[in-house]
Amino acid sequence: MTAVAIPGVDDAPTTHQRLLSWVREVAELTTPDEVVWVDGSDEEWDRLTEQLVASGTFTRLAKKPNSFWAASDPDDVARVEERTYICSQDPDDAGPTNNWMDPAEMKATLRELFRGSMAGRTMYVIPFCMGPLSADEPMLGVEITDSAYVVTSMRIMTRMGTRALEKFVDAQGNERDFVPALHSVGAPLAPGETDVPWPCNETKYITHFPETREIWSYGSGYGGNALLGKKCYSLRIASTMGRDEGWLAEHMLILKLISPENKVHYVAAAFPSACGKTNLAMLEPTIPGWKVETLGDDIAWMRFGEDGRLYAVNPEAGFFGVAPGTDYHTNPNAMRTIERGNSLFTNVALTDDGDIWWEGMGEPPAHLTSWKKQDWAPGGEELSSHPNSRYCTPMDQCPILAPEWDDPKGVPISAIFFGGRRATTIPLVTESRDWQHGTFMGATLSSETTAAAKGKVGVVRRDPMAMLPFIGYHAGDYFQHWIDTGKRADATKLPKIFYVNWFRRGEDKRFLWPGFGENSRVLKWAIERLEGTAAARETAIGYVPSADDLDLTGLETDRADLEAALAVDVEEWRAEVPMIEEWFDKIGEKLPSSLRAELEVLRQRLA
Ligand SMILES: Nc1nc2c(ncn2[C@@H]2O[C@H](COP(=O)(O)OP(=O)(O)OP(=O)(O)O)[C@@H](O)[C@H]2O)c(=O)[nH]1
Ligand SMILES: O=C([O-])CC(=O)C(=O)O
Ligand SMILES: [Mn+2]
Repeated sequence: MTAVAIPGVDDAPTTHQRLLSWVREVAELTTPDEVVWVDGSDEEWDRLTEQLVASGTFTRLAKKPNSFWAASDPDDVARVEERTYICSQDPDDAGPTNNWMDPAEMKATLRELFRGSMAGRTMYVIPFCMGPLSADEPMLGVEITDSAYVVTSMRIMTRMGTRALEKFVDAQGNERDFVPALHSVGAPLAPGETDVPWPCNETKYITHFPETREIWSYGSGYGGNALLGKKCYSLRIASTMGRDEGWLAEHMLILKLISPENKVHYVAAAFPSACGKTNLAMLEPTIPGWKVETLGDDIAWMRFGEDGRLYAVNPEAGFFGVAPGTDYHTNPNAMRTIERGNSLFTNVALTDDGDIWWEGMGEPPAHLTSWKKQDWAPGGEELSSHPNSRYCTPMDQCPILAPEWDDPKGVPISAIFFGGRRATTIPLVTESRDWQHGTFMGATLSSETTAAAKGKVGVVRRDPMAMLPFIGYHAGDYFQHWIDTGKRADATKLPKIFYVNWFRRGEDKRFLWPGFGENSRVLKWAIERLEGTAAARETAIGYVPSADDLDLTGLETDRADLEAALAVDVEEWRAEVPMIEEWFDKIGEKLPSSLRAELEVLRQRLA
């Protein structure tokens, strides 16, 4: 018998032995005042949101039903990549792109940080499932957290609570595996101490144990640091599962493209954080007769189906989207989704009449409360909203949600797009010659850094497959896994790979391509390439359309801009080669020789 009596710890609505003993172990380590097993009910949501309003974390919005505004600690606004670790037994399994620490050493460090870290707080136990609950093998996890904000966010972002817990025992009565994901904001309360609206700790650790499939996150309450089903489970841990089991976990949106003849194609696209996934996922085509439906905006899990095609499932149930820049012109479907309420807004501005506002939403009102909780008026120096401010909203409110979004089989992918944010060099769209060349495009993807991670913004870095911060193992092994995936498949059934760049700029720094809904012209061209009906010119870097190969009906863009957006500038590409070489040298011995060979081909074609 243990000496600790923590209310709630034994009120477990499950008999799952591993779960029960882990929950007890964590409660004894972190010493919360009580333990609450999260059921995901409406009553629970009401209770937690009211409590968060009372503690000053949430402000209820008068203008959006059942929706809330939150402002984080000004230092807890984005993922912290330099505090993110892959703790494999062998440092070589984390590779040159991840921070590494020995798992035993990391656990010893973390155990001291977590000791008593939930004092004065409630410990919530959130059973969740990534991907459809009806899957043959539901992908289960449990997040333990001392943050009610995290509980409410996880309710939007995942299938959680009782309906997930029911899956912890299979039809034969066997206990299923789950990923234990432990989170604390790292802000214990002394008896009588009043809480702050956004508790967190200066010390932060976002740590992953790929061999034991565990996650420990400490010190942050924000987004990808704290909602552990998202980047930590569905990308870092899932990518290692995928390596071992022969599937792919990718930072990709999933969309359904419907032609005027009602032909359906599914497309997956990987762009780095804050580079346009959510926008493309919910695109409103500007070309008449074409339609897009959404299946996911951030993560895709892809496996081969019985027919040999690659099928994608979105593990999430909500959108955690970048707020600034989102409005009825750029992303009307995101606006309609949040208009329906039941949403959380973090680090945007609050209007005096109880609505939200952010940069890019048209004319600002005369007075706002900024994300820093200060009076704000138009014309000042500071932004009203943090550039990485986010809306968190349920997927099933999206007016263009594809009906098959919850199908455990997933959808067969026809095309994969890789894309980044590059002011120069990368044309609007390039088609790869084959899977290996497409893998090379993904492996050498580059992008200017954004506000989605702490650090300098606007610096060009390699971001392979938009997964640099999310590959849970050695990047060289990850590239090999991509190559092997292609080799295992019937080449005629593999998705075709394209490389896009919506962000190329003219000499005067403005974007050459109007983007957003106009990106449908690029989607259409790609689909026509699959069907063999669109033209392209073969260049040193792959197949690139001439302006007239795109459907330009109704497009107002200047012809010269369009041609500049599509240009393959050999000089710029020659300058790119040594950067790719440097990147490949960083990957080291594990770089697949086939990718080295692709670089040689590129060099020769540019000569
Ligand atoms: N110029 C231009 N900007 C775009 C385009 N698509 C998206 N953006 C802007 O890029 C920013 C990020 O877009 P999102 O769609 O939220 O990016 P994301 O990839 O989903 O980001 P994460 O949620 O961080 O993974 C927003 O400010 C958008 O307005 C485009 O086609 N052209
Ligand atoms: O993880 C987050 O905080 C938000 C996100 O989607 C990303 O950065 O790609
Ligand atoms: Mn993302």
